[in-house]
Amino acid sequence: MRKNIVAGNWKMNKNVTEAQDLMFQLLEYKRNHTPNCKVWIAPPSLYLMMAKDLYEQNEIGVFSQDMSEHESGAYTGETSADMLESIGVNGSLIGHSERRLYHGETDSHCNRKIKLALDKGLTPIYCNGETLDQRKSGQHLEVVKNQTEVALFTLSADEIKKVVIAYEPVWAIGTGETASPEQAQEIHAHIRNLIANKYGNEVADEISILYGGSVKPDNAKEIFSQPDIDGGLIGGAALKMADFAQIIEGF
Ligand SMILES: O=C(CO)COP(=O)(O)O
Repeated sequence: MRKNIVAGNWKMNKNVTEAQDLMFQLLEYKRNHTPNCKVWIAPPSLYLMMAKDLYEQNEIGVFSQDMSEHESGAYTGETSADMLESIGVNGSLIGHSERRLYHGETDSHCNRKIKLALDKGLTPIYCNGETLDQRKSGQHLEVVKNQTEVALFTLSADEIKKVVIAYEPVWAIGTGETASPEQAQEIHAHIRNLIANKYGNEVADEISILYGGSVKPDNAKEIFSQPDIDGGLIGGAALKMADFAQIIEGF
């Protein structure tokens, strides 16, 4: 069964006091509301243990923003799937466009990371999406197809069912420009079809596909109402509890 999910990617924001404040606000919100979706956050890795301690009883999923493609060893600055699993983290974002842009990540890296995450029982949130140039030249369907195939199609049916996908058109991230609900729906249906063709409808229907890119309180409901959109990966608007709450209530 596809799950509805609203996940907040905090990116590189907030010092420890600010992070703790926002985590407490989310905890308070969760105690007083029963959302119609899963609520997950991906804070900076420095704060993952704090989040896990705080949310142990409260069904708020805690995700890292990235993880290493290596199991362990001399990889300065990296965090392994095993480390994440050992502190009880639920999973990791993988292949966010900012990792691709600033750190040269490719879908082959994503493929290795996704496998390592799954081996440790972590949920990968695999991010993909086209750039503005690719959209303008009409290549977006092909780009997303290639990304999806390289990153995911070496997985078994049982493995791919455990992956969450986040379609995040690069041109809509942090720009205030959102894909229209129809544009997003087109790509979400496309991704689901690709999976259905390779693994069958039953598998495709199990996979939650989130939309990310300037989701705000005033557009969340319409985006989430699209048939193949199962939630959102929220950047800027996840940093203010009032905005994040309104987005959660888009379900
Ligand atoms: O990159 C995103 C989430 O991962 C989206 O960021 P914005 O919501 O700030 O556009």
